[in-house]
Amino acid sequence: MNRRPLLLTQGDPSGIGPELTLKAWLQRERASLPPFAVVADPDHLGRVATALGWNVPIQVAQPSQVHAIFSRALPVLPLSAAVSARAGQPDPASAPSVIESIETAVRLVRAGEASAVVTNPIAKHVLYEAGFRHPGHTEFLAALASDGGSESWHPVMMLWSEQLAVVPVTVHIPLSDVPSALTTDLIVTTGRIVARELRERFGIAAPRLALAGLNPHAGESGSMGTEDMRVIAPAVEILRQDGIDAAGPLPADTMFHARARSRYDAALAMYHDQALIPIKTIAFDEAVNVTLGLPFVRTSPDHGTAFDIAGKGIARPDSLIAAIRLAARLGAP
Ligand SMILES: NC(=O)C1=CN([C@@H]2O[C@H](COP(=O)(O)OP(=O)(O)OC[C@H]3O[C@@H](n4cnc5c(N)ncnc54)[C@H](O)[C@@H]3O)[C@@H](O)[C@H]2O)C=CC1
Ligand SMILES: NCC(=O)COP(=O)(O)O
Repeated sequence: MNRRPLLLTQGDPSGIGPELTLKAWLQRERASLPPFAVVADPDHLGRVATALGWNVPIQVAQPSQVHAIFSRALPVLPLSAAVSARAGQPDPASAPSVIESIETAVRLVRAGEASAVVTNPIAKHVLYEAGFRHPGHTEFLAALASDGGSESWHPVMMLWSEQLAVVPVTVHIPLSDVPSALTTDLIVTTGRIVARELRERFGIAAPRLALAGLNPHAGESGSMGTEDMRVIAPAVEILRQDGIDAAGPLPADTMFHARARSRYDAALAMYHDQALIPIKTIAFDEAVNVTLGLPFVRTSPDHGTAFDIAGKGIARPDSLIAAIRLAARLGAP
């Protein structure tokens, strides 16, 4: 078992992250969860627990104390300022606490004091209103990994479940920008990172990648769009020359049914919804968002902040629990 604890981030304090963290701790024995702490405001978490009528003892801790505390209290690494957020009412004033929590968790993992980061959901538009310049966690984590140095990291988003793993090659950009953002280089770089990490972190000796086409019927020989032939097919060829088992471009509409899924270990989709619709349809409660290409492990639930149900105590902790489990499996011992 990892001796270093996992660190959960606070996420948006007006979303479901705080109550999911409390629920995950309450289910720690039933779900056989490894010790974790959350980087948050202990008083805010205490108020969330009280409002829901949940008995969760909360204890301020250092990473080295988490193992000793975890069985009897939820260990919390405190933020520098109080959090006054209200459930279901997103507020850009929470942004500094959201960012500090992520930065602290990454710093401690990089310093070897924790084994991996599990992020609770953030609402991107709320952070943007407060001046946050990164599209999401994925890119922010890569910037933190570089830490202003010369080494740069190419982060890759993968949504993983036992039934299906998907990778959106382009992520949080408007659909109209996808064709111009999609390059052979980007697809090859993404495919190489996915193949390497499936081998090294997930233990798949010879990963099989399936690359989706962009257009209907993967372009129907160029009559329904040319990106499939011009941009994606050359990427598949380069990946194959690298010795990677890559297939495609495949018509995206027929690559996610059960028989098709048995032919590959990860599907590379060309845009966000092409990847996330199938996995959230098949495995919404179990899927985990894992960032590949970083010098540390980061996982996250597949869902967002769910402001519509925050504070009601009805949000399901399954995906966060799956994210904690996967982080423990992949993280540094
Ligand atoms: N990793 C992250 O930080 C992510 C953040 N987001 C952010 O979340 C915000 C809201 O996004 P939406 O598209 O509305 O997606 P969402 O996942 O927050 O909610 C979609 C629907 O699923 C339900 N839902 C979500 N999680 C649930 C859970 N654990 N148990 C029960 N029901 C659940 C919600 O109540 C809602 O009806 C956005 O601002 C987005 O940026 C979205 C995805 C991932
Ligand atoms: N739709 C997935 C998502 O929004 C997660 O983004 P990130 O915050 O993990 O980069």
